[in-house]
Amino acid sequence: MAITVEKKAGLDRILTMEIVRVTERAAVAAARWRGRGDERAADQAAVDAMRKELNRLPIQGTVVIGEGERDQAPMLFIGETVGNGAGPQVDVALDPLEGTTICAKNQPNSLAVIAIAEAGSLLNAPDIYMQKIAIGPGYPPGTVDLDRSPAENITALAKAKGVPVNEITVCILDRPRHAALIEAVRETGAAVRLIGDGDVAGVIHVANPDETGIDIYLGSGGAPEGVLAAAALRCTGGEMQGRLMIQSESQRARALAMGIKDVDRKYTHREMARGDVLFAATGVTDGNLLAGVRFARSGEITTDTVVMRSSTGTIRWIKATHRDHSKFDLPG
Ligand SMILES: O=P(O)(O)OC[C@H]1O[C@](O)(COP(=O)(O)O)[C@@H](O)[C@@H]1O
Ligand SMILES: [Mn+2]
Repeated sequence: MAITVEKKAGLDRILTMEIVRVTERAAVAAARWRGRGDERAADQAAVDAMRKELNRLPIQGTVVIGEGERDQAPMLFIGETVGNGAGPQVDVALDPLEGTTICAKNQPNSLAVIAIAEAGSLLNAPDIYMQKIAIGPGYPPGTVDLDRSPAENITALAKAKGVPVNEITVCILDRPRHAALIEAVRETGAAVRLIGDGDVAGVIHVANPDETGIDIYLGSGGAPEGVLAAAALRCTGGEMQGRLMIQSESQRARALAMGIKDVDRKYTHREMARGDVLFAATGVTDGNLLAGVRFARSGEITTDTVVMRSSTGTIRWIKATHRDHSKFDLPG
């Protein structure tokens, strides 16, 4: 019997539940490699697992943020077509293991991450650095701005929050390039939470300051991670701005070739991830918002996922117990 494939416009709400499987599966595969010091193996396991599940999704997807350009990445490369073809045309941004080093060292906040949006609505960011600033929801528009100094932003944020500056905590990637930034922040009296890696989690944490203790994210990190974080903030609320840090003519050429018209411009999170956006992240290692994958003695596997949609603002926390391991391709 011939099967007619319906081509729908827009995102189907069923995808919100379906993408959970994609990050769950990648997270379980990566979690097997936690603490083993092998970043490559952990990443590869996550990539393989994510790709298999992604190809079952009812979408006609194009990877716009992925494992790299086609010549560097055999799988989930930028431009790869994913999904089973029976569904809407969508952009897919993914990081099967965000924080490979964190996972290899078994430290907090490594995630399996995906974002899906209508075709053409995610910024096709090249793998270069992006300057970022992000705060949570509930502040007046324009409270912070990438073009203001750290002191100006922190003072304005404290005022808007109604607390003294020394009650503000700023999340920053622990890198030598951030030495001056860290100093400037500390001079204001604010506290700094230094993270070793994982700024997708770092940015998302600003959306829940009461739980994570983080009020604002500052500094530079990967541009692909910036787009993923922007997709998440579209769903949680909050404000984010990013600007590509073009450090050579070849990077400029790459950004232009990827279709970014104004490569020097400041982008808001709404411009980096437009329209209706779905976002899911599953914890690989334990983190501030999501628990890592658990392998119980009984054989059960437990995963912790957050999945959200921008058009509805619904945020679901899905703790799943998996009894059937056949889908995870685990040894033994
Ligand atoms: O380590 P760098 O060069 O400062 O890059 C920062 C980027 O690396 C990460 O910490 C981890 O990236 P991976 O997922 O590639 O391991 C990102 O979260 C961040 O955006
Ligand atoms: Mn990453």
